Amino acid sequence: MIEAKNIWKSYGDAVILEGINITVQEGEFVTLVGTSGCGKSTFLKMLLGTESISKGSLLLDGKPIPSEPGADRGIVFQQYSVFPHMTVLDNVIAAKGFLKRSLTGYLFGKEAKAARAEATTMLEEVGLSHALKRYPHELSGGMKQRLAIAQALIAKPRILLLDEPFGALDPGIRADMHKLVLKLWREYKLTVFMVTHDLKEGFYLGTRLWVFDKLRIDEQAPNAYGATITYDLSVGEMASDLYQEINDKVGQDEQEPPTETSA
Ligand SMILES: Nc1ncnc2c1ncn2[C@@H]1O[C@H](COP(=O)(O)OP(=O)(O)OP(=O)(O)O)[C@@H](O)[C@H]1O
Repeated sequence: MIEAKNIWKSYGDAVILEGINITVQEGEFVTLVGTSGCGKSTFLKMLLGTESISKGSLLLDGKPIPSEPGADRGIVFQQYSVFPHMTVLDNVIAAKGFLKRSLTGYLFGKEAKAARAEATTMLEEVGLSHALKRYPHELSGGMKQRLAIAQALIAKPRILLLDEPFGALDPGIRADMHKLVLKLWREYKLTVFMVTHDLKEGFYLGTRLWVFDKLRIDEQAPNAYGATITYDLSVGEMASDLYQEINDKVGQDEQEPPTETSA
């Protein structure tokens, strides 16, 4: 369904990504780990369509990924990306793009009712039905991310891109968010790509884990080479020594291999 063929990405003289070749089937949950600045978010933005590809091709169902975001791809960032002046419910209605159709900024009649009903259902799905009338500044970090997820899913995307969505949340809240994401992934049959700094989170949530790293390094010219996918693992294949090796590479300080899997 998604195919990357020899993808390269440079910013000016700096090579960020090189030689990426992957195929991802519908319904996979791919987690992306790697050192800071190695190009994980850049790769996600290529999938979203907001970042160009310097060389190679990125195909969705055999066709180049459009060079702008579309309803088939939703994204949630680490930084809260909700509209501060709108209620929770209006945030989701706005994300669907309903409001754009009205000159006055408001919807009327059947269309407004349908939009409201759909947004309300989506907010129930993410556990925010008690907060429809609240404003973002009245929400906790976890609630804001629930709202961002509802905004991303209201357009019924096939692909959900998550860029460290839980990085700013406390561990207990993160565990709740993990349950939510796994539930939505199954329920909506999504294909998920999620960047995380937390290797355990990557193993727990993903069906497949990618490690981004540089294979070639020139001390004299640190920008000469980019990162590529050095490990492409099905979750469950993990041996503890390999876990430790990856852990050392991506700069995590956790020592224990994960015991849970999402299977
Ligand atoms: N628009 C841009 N122009 C120039 N350089 C950029 C641009 N966007 C990203 N970069 C550079 O590309 C590299 C990869 O950035 P990216 O955000 O993809 O890394 P990352 O792996 O997601 O990092 P982190 O884990 O810290 O979020 C970095 O060196 C960054 O400074």
